[in-house]
Amino acid sequence: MLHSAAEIVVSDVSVVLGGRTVLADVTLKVEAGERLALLGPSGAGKTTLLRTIVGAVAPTSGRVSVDEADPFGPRREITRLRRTIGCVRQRDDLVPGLSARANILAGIAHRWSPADWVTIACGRVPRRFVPRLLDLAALHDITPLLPQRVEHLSGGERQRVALARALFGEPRLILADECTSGLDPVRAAVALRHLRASGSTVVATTHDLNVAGRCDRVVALRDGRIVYDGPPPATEEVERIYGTAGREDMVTGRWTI
Ligand SMILES: Nc1ncnc2c1ncn2[C@@H]1O[C@H](COP(=O)(O)OP(=O)(O)OP(=O)(O)O)[C@@H](O)[C@H]1O
Repeated sequence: MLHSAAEIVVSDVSVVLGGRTVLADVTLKVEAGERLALLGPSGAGKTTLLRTIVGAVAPTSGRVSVDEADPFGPRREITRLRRTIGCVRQRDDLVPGLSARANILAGIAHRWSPADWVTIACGRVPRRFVPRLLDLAALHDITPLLPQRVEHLSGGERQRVALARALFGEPRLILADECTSGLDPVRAAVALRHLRASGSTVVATTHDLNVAGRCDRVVALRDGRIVYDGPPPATEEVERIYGTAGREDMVTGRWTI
């Protein structure tokens, strides 16, 4: 059974960083369960928008809410909110020195009991987490990697571990920053399929038109402003979004719409 999903409302959000407007009057509503791709040239503000939604970058003006909770509200609200969000960052933030298994389990560290801490510190997996861990490991083809320290894994392997960690707690919202960029095409397709099947709301930044084409909706940013919001766009529209100078950002391939 699919779990519940979060709704995101971004109202008139502007973000100024280092004296530069990185997001300008962004207004966006993402429905519960929607799979949204964020497209746009490098530097357009895609990562900043994700960071604003998760509460890591405060809007200079405007407001963000996730399930009506304010990511910059009272600490208790922030803590509750962050536990409902699974993140895959552009440069993964796996903890070196720990195994892939411990990193994945760390995705739900707030659910660990004192006994779980001891079990995990001893390199074992609390029994109630075993079925989900094995399922996800099989889906993302990382079963043999589970005991290995993450610093010994390749970029693509780390990315699959990071994806499994984000999905482990069945989050209501998944924020994925170029989560398929280091994956081979087959594994990228598998990752996307599982993101789609998760039942979570998904907001995924990408330069890959195949990824965008598999989402319900595409929002494109350019210079911090929304320049497209609709179904996966036709090629001419993509050219307009990127402009001729931005074409090299795109991973062109089979255009699936
Ligand atoms: N902390 C910061 N201070 C100053 N400028 C910043 C900061 N963080 C981001 N920026 C700038 O904001 C702009 C948008 O960055 P962002 O990472 O959101 O772009 P992006 O669309 O995700 O790009 P890419 O596709 O290359 O990942 C960039 O020009 C970047 O240099």
